Amino acid sequence: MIEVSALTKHYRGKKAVDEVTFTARPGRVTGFLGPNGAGKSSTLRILLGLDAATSGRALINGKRYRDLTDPLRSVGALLDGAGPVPERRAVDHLSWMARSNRIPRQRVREVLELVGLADAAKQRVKTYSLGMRQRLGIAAALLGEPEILVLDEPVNGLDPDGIRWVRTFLGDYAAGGRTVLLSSHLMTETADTAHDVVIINHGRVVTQGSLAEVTAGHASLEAAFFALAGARW
Ligand SMILES: Nc1ncnc2c1ncn2[C@@H]1O[C@H](COP(=O)(O)OP(=O)(O)OP(=O)(O)O)[C@@H](O)[C@H]1O
Repeated sequence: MIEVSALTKHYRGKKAVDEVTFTARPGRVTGFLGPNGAGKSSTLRILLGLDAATSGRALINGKRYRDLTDPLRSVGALLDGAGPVPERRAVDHLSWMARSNRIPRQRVREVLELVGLADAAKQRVKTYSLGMRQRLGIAAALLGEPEILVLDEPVNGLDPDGIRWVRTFLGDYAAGGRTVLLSSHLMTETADTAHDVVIINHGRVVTQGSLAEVTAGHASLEAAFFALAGARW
């Protein structure tokens, strides 16, 4: 379970995140949605201990990230922009991560199979397509068999096959009773994936609830966003 309460982040006096409160529950994919600059990455960076909040809290199973005993075993993350050294072979990248987190080496083979990269494990990352890199990022997030997955824009730049793969994978992951928090600026793709949605704009939550609740009375999730936020994408 992820609990964010009254989370606020200022950058040089400007509010990037403004009193954001939401919960992402086990067994559900929660879509964290908003246009570029809405405050999604700032929220996720605080949740994952990469940045400090100005005020408020972001907790993983009731604890701050830095207080988790074995973080990779509690929460797996894929952050926009973070990636392995291009010269490295995928299997070496994952083995290094596993070793530094005391995760058995056999788990590397398992996650490569889970994401469909077993046959490309020995290729250098620089030869990977964007879709393969996203799969590798998800493999890294899965290393510790975490109960919670946090993914920042995992379908960015993916082709329809790649998007479908991520959607099915995350749905299955949550169906096993795990918590998935997925940030995106892509409404339509997320509407096909998420059970619950939290929409932010200019750092503030504009609406949240189950997909059915948020879209009630609107033609689509995108229409709901425009009606509620009154903003262009
Ligand atoms: N390190 C920083 N220093 C100053 N301002 C920042 C910093 N990081 C983010 N911001 C600002 O905070 C606001 C929210 O940015 P953030 O990256 O959290 O949004 P986002 O919803 O993730 O957008 P995107 O989809 O473009 O990544 C933006 O106005 C951004 O310019």
